[in-house]
Amino acid sequence: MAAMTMTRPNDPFTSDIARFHEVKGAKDEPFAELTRYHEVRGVREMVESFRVREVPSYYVKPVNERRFTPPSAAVLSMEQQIPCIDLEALSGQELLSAIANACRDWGFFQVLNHGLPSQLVQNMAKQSSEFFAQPLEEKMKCSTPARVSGPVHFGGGGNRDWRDVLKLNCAPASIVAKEYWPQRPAGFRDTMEEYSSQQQALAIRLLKLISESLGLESNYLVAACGEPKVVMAINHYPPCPDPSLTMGIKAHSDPNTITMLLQDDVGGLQVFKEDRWIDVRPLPNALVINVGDQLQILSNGKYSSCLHRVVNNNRQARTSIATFFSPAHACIIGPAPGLVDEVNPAIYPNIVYADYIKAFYTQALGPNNKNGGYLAGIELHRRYNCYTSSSSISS
Ligand SMILES: O=C(O)CCC(=O)C(=O)O
Ligand SMILES: [Fe+2]
Repeated sequence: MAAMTMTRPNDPFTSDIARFHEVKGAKDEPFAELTRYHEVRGVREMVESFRVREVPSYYVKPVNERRFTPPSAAVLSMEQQIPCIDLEALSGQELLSAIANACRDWGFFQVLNHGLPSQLVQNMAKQSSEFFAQPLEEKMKCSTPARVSGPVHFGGGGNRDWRDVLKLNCAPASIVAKEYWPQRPAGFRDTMEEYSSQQQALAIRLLKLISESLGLESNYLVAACGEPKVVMAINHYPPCPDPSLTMGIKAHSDPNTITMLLQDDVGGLQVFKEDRWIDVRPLPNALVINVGDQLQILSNGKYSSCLHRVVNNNRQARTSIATFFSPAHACIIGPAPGLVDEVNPAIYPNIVYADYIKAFYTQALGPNNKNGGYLAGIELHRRYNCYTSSSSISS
């Protein structure tokens, strides 16, 4: 009965909600209904509507995907951190060397003095977490009818992770649907617009520096990506009753070229290095930058797209804003000719980016993935030298 009082009249998911309530606490929740519920409404709504006090089995990860599973359970000592590069303090060869070392040894680094106005960054962080605290109806206004594959989508994140997400296409203009961008909290849409254009400028600046750090012509990597696709994902990780059972984002590498992330001060992002998970400690005013699979391929393996994940906590919601900079889907990506010679043969074949993405999502993140998502796309890329067709997909 309590379930019915908590549902809304004319709610298309009334039966899902009632059913979930009925079976809440039971060992096996109905998979299809919770999938639909999760995709459309997300984790926060479930926790709040049903006053969830224990993790529904739907969100319980297999033991080998959990946070404390040996052999890679330990988080390295507090001194061990991804590099932090101050873009104002360093210049010239010193800056290029710092970038080269970070991309080669870690695939992850933080940047300080990145040039984004601090007021803009603060507004973006504040309004993003305010967005997720709004009533469900307000958040659901941001989904297009195409839902997950549409240009703007709010809902639960993939893989039954303990995460909600607002995903927005930001470029090129032909795939942007500003009319679905959030109107509340007040000013958020304008903030997002400005933030996304500043992020795109920063991506280009970083890719130029990264090209130079590889000894390539400054514009090489930008040109190699054609008319880039830029997607922003605002992730929200509600507190979880038992974070040892769940994952905020399961271990993965990013399939795109470069990712820029603004995280709040809660923490939870971890990178995998030498068989250990290492916390990426939040630094005030910093952005976290990571090498994606396409940069690993373009650099002919000189730079690494690093496995990373987000762990949940039981204290506090965490919000992060990821900007993914990708090649155009029709782009053919392969090792830069300037990095290939007799001593250093190409270790990856050329591939149409759309085909890479298709393989990544079906193989790496699909329900039957066998390798935990770890550079699965790159492995496929290595194995098959025969991608010829370009398919049209939205991610
Ligand atoms: O929330 C984070 O810290 C990381 C998110 C992430 O890895 C992703 O969106 O691909
Ligand atoms: Fe990621």
